[in-house]
Amino acid sequence: MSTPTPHNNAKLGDIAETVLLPGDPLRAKFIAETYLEDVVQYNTVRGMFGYTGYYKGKKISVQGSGMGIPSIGIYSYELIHFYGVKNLVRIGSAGAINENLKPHDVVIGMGACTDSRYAAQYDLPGTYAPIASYELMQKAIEKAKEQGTQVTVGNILSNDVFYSDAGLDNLAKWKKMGVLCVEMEAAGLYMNAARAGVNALAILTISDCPFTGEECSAHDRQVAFTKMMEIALELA
Ligand SMILES: O=P(O)(O)O[C@H]1O[C@H](CO)[C@@H](O)[C@H]1O
Ligand SMILES: O=c1cc[nH]c(=O)[nH]1
Repeated sequence: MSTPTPHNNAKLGDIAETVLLPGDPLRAKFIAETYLEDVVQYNTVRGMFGYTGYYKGKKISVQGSGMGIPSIGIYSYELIHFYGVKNLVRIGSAGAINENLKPHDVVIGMGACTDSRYAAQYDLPGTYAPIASYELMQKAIEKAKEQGTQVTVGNILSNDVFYSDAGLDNLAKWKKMGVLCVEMEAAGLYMNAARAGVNALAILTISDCPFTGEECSAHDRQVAFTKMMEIALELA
């Protein structure tokens, strides 16, 4: 596989083995500017910014992934197969499904249900269950504890539809199955990682509660979700 790719102008070697993947490229910029030393911006294609730098002396990259499984599917596939990335950590916003979750709470996606057809490409004789890397998940839980950040760990939903004709009806059905929150990428990331034999994890911050109407601003989604960022940065 050759680099640069159609979506990333990094050269082989420009990207670290561990990459944080916020959906929002401006969240990637914020992380690079706030936390990393000796930062180099390696990607600007489509405004989907990517940076490599050092956090506490360890090389780490942060790459915008865009919204939805098709988008993170492209970025994560290229990171894995073209750039040799081994650890992919999504850091995203999510809507609460579980009534105990409130804005700014942190959730770790042990498993990711989905209504996406992404798994159809594998032609499996059944339903695939996308799960996080146990190793990354265990380390993230440990780091959260050290940092004094409470995390809720469990099953999440990667939905294809943000504005659904079904309103809250579909979320209510996932709620009955104990699903904690809804976002739009983790299941695709977990599948790409599983297929390639590398590690993936999704750490999320609750940005809104669809059942109650509570919500954070777009500015908060970009820069205020620092607890999940600080857990993820420790995974390098
Ligand atoms: O904040 P990010 O990481 O983009 O994640 C969530 O926000 C977007 C929807 O607003 C979707 O990408 C969803 O997964
Ligand atoms: O995908 C998402 C992300 C945040 N909030 C939602 O309701 N859905």
